Amino acid sequence: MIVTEFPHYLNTANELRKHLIPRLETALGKFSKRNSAEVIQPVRTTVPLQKHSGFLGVMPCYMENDGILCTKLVSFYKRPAGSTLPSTQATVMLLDPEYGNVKVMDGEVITFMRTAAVSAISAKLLMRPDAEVLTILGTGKQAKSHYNVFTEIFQFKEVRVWSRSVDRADTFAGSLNGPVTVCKSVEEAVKGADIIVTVTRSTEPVLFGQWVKPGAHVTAVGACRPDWRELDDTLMKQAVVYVDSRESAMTESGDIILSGVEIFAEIGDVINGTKPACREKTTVFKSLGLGVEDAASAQLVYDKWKQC
Ligand SMILES: NC(=O)C1=CN([C@@H]2O[C@H](COP(=O)(O)OP(=O)(O)OC[C@H]3O[C@@H](n4cnc5c(N)ncnc54)[C@H](O)[C@@H]3O)[C@@H](O)[C@H]2O)C=CC1
Ligand SMILES: O=C([O-])C1=[NH+]CCC1
Repeated sequence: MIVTEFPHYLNTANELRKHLIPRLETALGKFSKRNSAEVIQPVRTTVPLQKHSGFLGVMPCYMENDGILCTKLVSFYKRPAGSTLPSTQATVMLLDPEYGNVKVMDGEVITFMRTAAVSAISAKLLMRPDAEVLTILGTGKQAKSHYNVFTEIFQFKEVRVWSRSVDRADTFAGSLNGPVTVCKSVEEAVKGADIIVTVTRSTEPVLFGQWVKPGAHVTAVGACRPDWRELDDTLMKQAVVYVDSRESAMTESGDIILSGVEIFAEIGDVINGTKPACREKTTVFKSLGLGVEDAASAQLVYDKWKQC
């Protein structure tokens, strides 16, 4: 039996709060314990598609104690400015670990929702509790899922967005279910912001430390190649840096590798209580995206389907 296309299992507010976020927290906590009976998840294998300025990523994960076997194929591209082609496309396969057959196939919804939900977990742990202003840099697919998840989980007084094209930012603003302020520059968008989400395809820094309010939390979701950046060295050096996976960060993140900063903790360490959440300081959570996040989300889709 192959279960496909289950957006409604993952993207209602109730499912998000009661199921997706708790399952992701548990999975990230297990991942950070490095117990192979809990999680076996190698760093993504990435094949460059040089001719097409793209990459194919393969993301397997086995959670023996939970009986979850999953892999994702994800292609991602550097698209020229103004391109309407999707930059990220994914297929997630949940398999039966005993027989090897495929049980769930999806990709887009799981990738959009689990990435935003993991960012929300980082915000829950690292953002100041009195945060009022959320800024989103980028107006693509991840920007939309982050807007939806963040405004569902938290209460902000103001949400700001920035895109290189004001027209695209206006179109994005019009597609949302709530109010948003469109900003003309990154500096204007992030000034005084308590939490900043970077979800661009940029390969150069777009967010500079000199503009970031001390004590703000930055969730950096784009720039998943060792020579790609979204954040400048000043910001990286002034922040306490958290990652989803140390191995992934040291292999894939230009923001970490090129700035030479020390990683303070994995987000799973904070979930496990083995490292503190330095909320009072400026913090960066560098998200690369993990197979264990797809595995936990695909299993949730399957469990929900079985209940119907
Ligand atoms: N950490 C994770 O788990 C995941 C990360 N990603 C990454 O998130 C980023 C966004 O993904 P999608 O929303 O699917 O892409 P998208 O193509 O839908 O949106 C990308 C956004 O970045 C903007 N952009 C492109 N080049 C830029 C530049 N040079 N400077 C500033 N903005 C620029 C585009 O105008 C658009 O608003 C990508 O880098 C992708 O690889 C995607 C999935 C999971
Ligand atoms: O985890 C993921 O799906 C991805 N991370 C970077 C591009 C896609």
